[in-house]
Amino acid sequence: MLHARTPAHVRRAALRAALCSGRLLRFPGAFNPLSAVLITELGFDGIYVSGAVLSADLALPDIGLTTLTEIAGRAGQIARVSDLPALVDADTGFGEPMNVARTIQILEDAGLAGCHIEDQVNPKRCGHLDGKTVVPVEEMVRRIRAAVTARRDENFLICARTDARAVEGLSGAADRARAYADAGADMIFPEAMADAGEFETVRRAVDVPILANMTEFGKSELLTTDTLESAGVSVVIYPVTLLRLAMGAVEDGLRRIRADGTQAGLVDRMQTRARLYELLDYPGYNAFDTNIFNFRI
Ligand SMILES: C[C@](O)(C(=O)O)[C@H](CC(=O)O)C(=O)O
Ligand SMILES: [Mg+2]
Repeated sequence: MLHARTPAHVRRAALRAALCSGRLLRFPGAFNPLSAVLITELGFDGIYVSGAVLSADLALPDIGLTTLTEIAGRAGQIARVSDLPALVDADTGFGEPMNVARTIQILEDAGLAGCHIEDQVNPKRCGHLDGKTVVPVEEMVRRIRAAVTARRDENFLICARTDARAVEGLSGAADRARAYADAGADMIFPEAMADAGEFETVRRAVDVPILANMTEFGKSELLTTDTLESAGVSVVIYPVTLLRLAMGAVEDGLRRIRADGTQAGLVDRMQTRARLYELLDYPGYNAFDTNIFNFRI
């Protein structure tokens, strides 16, 4: 009922422990709090909050237009409905290293378990597009140091993302991964790796966990959890998958309503009212006030 009960510091500690297990942790991207409830119920390990999804949700391109306040607000709404740890995309950290420091504290306050900060310049772009530019290693190291120094919970996970694969090649990305881990990053997100072998190369370059981004229509082969686990990856995100599925269904549905003049033919593809109410925990609210759920569905 209402919100999840596990405090953020407990979820962060649990994530740290799970990262030591050697098991691959699966973090689907929630596009709203309700989808985070479903991710939790279906037994995943954590919730990813994608910058691409949050900007698309506002009908904006993913080029760094969203603000820290918007990201922290929505990520906080998503994080609070689940007992799982939530990891948020903090893009380039929303400014200079000083801003990165503030970003970390605001995201801690919003109940997140961690975030990733990337080494792109601003305006940034999706990591699977061409034409990216990265900042010098020293500048990204300053971002990471600012983040590490600013956090008040040592278990708040600071993940450094490098977009250098497309700019400096695989060995450049591996060198940056090493520098970022040395600067204090708890995890490395090597963006736009082509295949499992590339993840393994970065994995060997550092002694912190690696995150794999299995986004569709990008530069990475869509690898199975078995393959990723064998490559030594610790966390996999499916950042935009649920939004793409939902929006695909929404568009089909709108076309059918327009063509058929009714949604009747679509009803068996819909989540039922009963299932929705189950996810929203109507029975739990009814235990509080028996007038709430005194109807049949
Ligand atoms: C992971 C990512 O940063 C995101 O915002 O979800 C995106 C995903 C995407 O655009 O497919 C990315 O830059 O890879
Ligand atoms: Mg992003």
